[in-house]
Amino acid sequence: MATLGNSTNIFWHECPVGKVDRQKLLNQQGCVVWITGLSGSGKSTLACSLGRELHSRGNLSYVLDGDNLRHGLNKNLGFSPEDRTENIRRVGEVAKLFADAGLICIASLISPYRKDRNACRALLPDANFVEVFLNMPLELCEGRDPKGLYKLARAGKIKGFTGIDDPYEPPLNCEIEIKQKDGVCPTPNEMAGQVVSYLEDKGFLHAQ
Ligand SMILES: Nc1ncnc2c1ncn2[C@@H]1O[C@H](COP(=O)(O)OS(=O)(=O)O)[C@@H](OP(=O)(O)O)[C@H]1O
Ligand SMILES: Nc1ncnc2c1ncn2[C@@H]1O[C@H](COP(=O)(O)OP(=O)(O)O)[C@@H](O)[C@H]1O
Repeated sequence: MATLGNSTNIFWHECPVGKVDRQKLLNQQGCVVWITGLSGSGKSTLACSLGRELHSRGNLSYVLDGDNLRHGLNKNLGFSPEDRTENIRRVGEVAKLFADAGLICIASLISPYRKDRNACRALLPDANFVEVFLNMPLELCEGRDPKGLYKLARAGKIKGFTGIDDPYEPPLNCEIEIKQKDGVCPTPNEMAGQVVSYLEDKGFLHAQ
């Protein structure tokens, strides 16, 4: 019996089929690939490209994209610091469940605050949380501006926009950093390739 958060008299129920069994079935190891970066840095593009590449290799993954989750699970949250923290907390918990299911869970959210990303990391064994920093300069992201949001933020029509009048705290110790080389951004396939190589090296793409 336990008291957790606001719940009392709750019990953990163990099922006979566990993570190890599911991983054997899937021939892979569950983990979370957490993609963080500014709006327009390419998070969704990388998430989709990575998902496609893993699928073609026979690995099961699922994308949790910040924008998409705000249409459902997180539709009651805005962009205040408290709401962003709750947004990341919920997605971290869902990602943990997907990893426990044996999937390669790809979470792509701005997740601008270091402490929130670190709290998600702390939910899993450290090696199972792969933080990918899409380190693209603000000028590049703002130049892309596919949704016109930077323009609105610069005009003062959106308040608290990340990188403009709300902070983005870059990771200090991420597993993977993706950045421009000689002023050129890697292609979506190259970005996905960098992550796949890491996952392959660490053994996630095969059963233990
Ligand atoms: N104020 C403000 N700041 C940043 N982003 C904003 C804001 N308002 C709306 N949007 C749009 O919301 C998308 C980011 O959602 P996230 O859930 O990833 O954000 S966060 O992690 O909670 O900070 C983000 O999507 P991406 O451009 O794909 O990153 C924006 O389209
Ligand atoms: N590696 C890349 N090379 C060129 N353009 C890219 C690349 N990644 C993303 N883009 C483009 O940049 C824009 C923003 O990408 P998106 O994935 O939506 O970013 P985010 O999810 O971080 O907001 C889109 O128009 C996308 O096509």
